[in-house]
Formats: sequence, structure tokens, C-alpha cells
Amino acid sequence: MPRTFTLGSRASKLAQIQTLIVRDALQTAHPDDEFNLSFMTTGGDKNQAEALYLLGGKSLWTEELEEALLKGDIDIIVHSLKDVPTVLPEGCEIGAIMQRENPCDSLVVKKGLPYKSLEELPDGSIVGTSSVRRVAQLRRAFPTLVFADVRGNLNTRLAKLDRPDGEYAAIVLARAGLVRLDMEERITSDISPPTLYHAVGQGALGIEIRSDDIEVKGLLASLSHRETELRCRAERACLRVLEGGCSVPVGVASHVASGSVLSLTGTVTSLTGNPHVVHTLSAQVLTFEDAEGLGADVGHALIENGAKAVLEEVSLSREAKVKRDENKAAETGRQATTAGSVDARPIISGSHIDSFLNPKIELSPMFMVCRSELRKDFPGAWPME
Ligand SMILES: NCc1[nH]cc(CCC(=O)O)c1CC(=O)O
Repeated sequence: MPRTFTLGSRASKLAQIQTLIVRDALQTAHPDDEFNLSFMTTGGDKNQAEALYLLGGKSLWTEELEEALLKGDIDIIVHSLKDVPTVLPEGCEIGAIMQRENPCDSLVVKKGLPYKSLEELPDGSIVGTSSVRRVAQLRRAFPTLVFADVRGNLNTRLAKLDRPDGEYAAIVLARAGLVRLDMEERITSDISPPTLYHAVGQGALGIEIRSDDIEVKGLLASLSHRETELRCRAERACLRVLEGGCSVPVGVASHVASGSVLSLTGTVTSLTGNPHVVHTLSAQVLTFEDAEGLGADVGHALIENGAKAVLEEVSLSREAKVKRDENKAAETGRQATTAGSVDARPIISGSHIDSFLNPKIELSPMFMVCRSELRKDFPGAWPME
């Protein structure tokens, strides 16, 4: 008798392609079993503009899928690992992490423009990015460029970039997403460490399952890629320490040498670009727990070496943001946490942020509401990408 399992993911094109990658790998490893697919439009998909916020304490991207998983409607969730909070709800866990694509970020220059890198862009050029991690590090490296928010799925972002009357000269995206969508030829150049440290888990697929599902655990055993899993477990453990309840501009780079020597560099960067704290540790790791221990050590070392001030700055700014949303909500009668995320007021006062503000374009809320503050029973971290 063939067994039947259902894989679920978000309905975006990238999520569907990633789910097919996992389905094909499972089907090859288990030719006698059946694998169904279920794609769900999540709260985050329905409202891109509000995706960084909480709606009634929910994680917009993952909660509906996790509910379906816990109910038994689906057996496996396929995620971009970088979008998965570092603390999962009770009863859910990461069952496998598959071999990673190149995790770096890439520059995509507008069609018709001659520039090949951020270095070549003229002063004042507007570069679209979707994350505070990228903005913080790129502002530091390229203070004469203007970084602005660009949202939507990959195709929407590329369409905004290429619009003849569009403001963006270039956008920055994860290389892995472009590769999986077969749009590698749009990549103008890669932006690698030490200029830009990538997001925790970037480029890897994370497979979430019910913690008590022994059968699915067995099923996934052949999919897990040990080196990727060691690196990503360390990266996630580092982020878990740094979050301490809220999201911060964290970048990482990692590698495994001689099979078991894991190196992890973590960075925490102020949204002004300075301070930028970097710390690297290497150690032999035999188990995933060892890798997580190394990751947590990097997180603590960053805090001791100056990241604390950055975390405090982020937390102060976040409180200000929450307050403004509450005021706005009181004015408009909208719920505080669903207030629009396009907010053109500067988060940090002072000249350093002014060049980020261009009234013509959408600006991101620079900081996110902490999930843990709104949902004390769930100290999960909010992914910031
Ligand atoms: N949050 C969006 C997201 N989630 C995963 C990817 C790309 C694929 C990956 O990093 O695994 C992207 C797009 C991007 O950041 O450019």
C-alpha cells in the first residue's frame, strides 16, 4: 500500500517551485509513496504592505500553514528557511534543511543602464531593497547611494525596477530566489561579505513537520544536507540570541571545512551603518547541537563587543514606531498593529537618515513590532527579510 503525504507551502511562484523541488526529491527517494501538493495564500501574501507587521499576533507568512500542519491537513511545510522564525510554535519543528544555493545577495541593475556594480552607480542613485539588514550594511559601504524600500514578489519588484519612469537604478535580491525562478541572467553582480553579509538561512529550504511525526522524520532523512544544516543551525542559533525579543539587522557568513570545522561570522549593523560589529568563531562540530552552541557563542560575543548598543537603538526606535502606529490608529480607528507599513517619517532623527527619505517612493517601516511583545506565550523571533 503506498502511503500518501501532503506538502504545503505559500502560493507564490517561488514557493511553488521550491515545493516541487522537495516533492521530486521525496518521490525519487520513495518511489512507492504518493506526495500531494497544497498551496495556500497566507496573510502575508494577501497584504504585502503589511507583511512585516503582526495581525492579532500572528505570523503572516507561516501561521496558516502551521495550523494546517498541526490539524493534519498537510504533513510537510516547505519554506525558504530565512523566512522561518527562529522559535517555532509548540508541536512544530524543522525536520530537514536541504542543500543550500549560493546564499549571497545580488545586484540587479535596471534594463538599459550601463552600471555593473554598486561602486559604479552615480551618487544619489536609488537602490531598492527589502530588508533592514541590506540597508544597514549597504549604507555603511555606499553612503552616497539612496536605499529605499521595494516590496512585492520577485516579479513585481523586477517590474518596478524596469518601469521606464521608475525611480530605481537597481535592486538587491537574494541570488537563490532569482536562480530558482530561472532569472539568473538578470543578476548584474553578486554582493558578498565583507560588503554584505547574507541573511540567516538564506538560500536554503527548510522543511517543517509535526514534532511527533516519526514517519515523516524517517521520510526526510535522505533530504537533509549535513553541511547546510550545520551552517544554518549555527546561523539560526546566533540570531535567536541576538533577537532577545526583537528583530535586528543581522548578517552572517559560514562555512564548513574538512567535514566538521564550522566557521561562523555574525554581524550586527546600526541602521546608520555605524557601529558595525563583526565576530567570527570556528570550532569542530560533531552534532547539530554543537553547531547551535557555536552559533549562540557568536551571538553572545557580538553583544559583548558592541552589538548591545545597536540592539537598544533598534528597540527604542521600534517603541517609537509602535507608539506612532497607536496614535495613527486612534486617529483613523484602525487596529494598531494593522496600520499601514508605508511610513515616510524618519525613524531616527538626524541628518544620517535624511538621504533615505525620498518623498516620491515608498519607504519601509525601519523596524518591526516584536512578536514576543504581543504574544507573550510565543517568544518566537520575527524574520526580518
Ligand atoms: N523574504 C523574501 C524571500 N524569501 C526567500 C527569498 C529568496 C530565496 C532564499 O533566500 O532562500 C526571498 C527573496 C529575497 O530576499 O530576495
